[in-house]
Amino acid sequence: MSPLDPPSATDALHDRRTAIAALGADLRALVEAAVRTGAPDEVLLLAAKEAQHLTALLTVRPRGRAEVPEVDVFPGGIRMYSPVTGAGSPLAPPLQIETVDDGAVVGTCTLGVAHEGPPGYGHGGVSALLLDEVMGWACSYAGQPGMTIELNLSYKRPVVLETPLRVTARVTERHGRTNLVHGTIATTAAPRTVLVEAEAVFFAPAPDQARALFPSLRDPA
Ligand SMILES: CCCCCCCCCCCCCCCC(=O)SCCNC(=O)CCNC(=O)[C@H](O)C(C)(C)COP(=O)(O)OP(=O)(O)OC[C@H]1O[C@@H](n2cnc3c(N)ncnc32)[C@H](O)[C@@H]1OP(=O)(O)O
Repeated sequence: MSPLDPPSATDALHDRRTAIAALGADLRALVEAAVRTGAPDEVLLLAAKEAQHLTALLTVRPRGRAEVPEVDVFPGGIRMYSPVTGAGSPLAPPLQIETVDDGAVVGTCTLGVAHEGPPGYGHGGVSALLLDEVMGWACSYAGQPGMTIELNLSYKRPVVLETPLRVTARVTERHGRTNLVHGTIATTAAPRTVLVEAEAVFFAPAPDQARALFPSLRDPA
């Protein structure tokens, strides 16, 4: 089993993740509709009231700021509310970590108008988000889950919206707890044409540092 495969889940955990993903999918559809709509003002105001109702419905036992959700595997595993990969996040495209290809981690996703920078193209910050995440997975795959301490991007061509994208990353060098990582964004149709290229430095905190940073982490070793 690859370290990227989720461990087998109990039925209750599976059901919870399925429900979270169902809500996430509909919220993403709502966000996309909201940023594209040409509906009249009165419809927008009606939708705002409905949104307030939904917010009230969901504001039940909210988790604490640093609490790891019970549906997650942290570090190095499934994150249901990640703004990049989270099936439950309305912010996430969501990006799917699909294969580990010749030492590289590969993620796929399609950006919508909600992720727009220049009209018709992805926001540069969203490209950074995708790369940072997949580069983090590459570190986990290489056995050292870590945090980004430096991220440099080269935007070569605009990233077209509503087009399947392929984000790749691989660890190129390791020095103790520091990993140098290379990443790219291309379309799945033209994987050799690099749209955005990234070089990053990730640092895997020592157990005492990890305990201080993530108090809900049980066994950082
Ligand atoms: C087991 C639990 C693990 C948990 C870990 C999992 C996290 C799983 C995140 C999941 C989600 C992913 C999402 C994407 C990844 C983010 O988005 S992470 C969020 C963004 N990043 C951050 O917030 C990090 C902020 N930075 C920090 O808090 C601190 O820099 C850190 C990471 C705790 C390190 O602190 P520090 O140990 O005081 O740092 P420092 O000694 O200055 O540097 C550490 C080492 O890096 C080297 N270094 C520093 N800068 C550079 C550089 N530019 N170039 C090369 N080397 C450098 C230093 O020389 C040093 O090397 P050594 O002396 O150890 O050999």
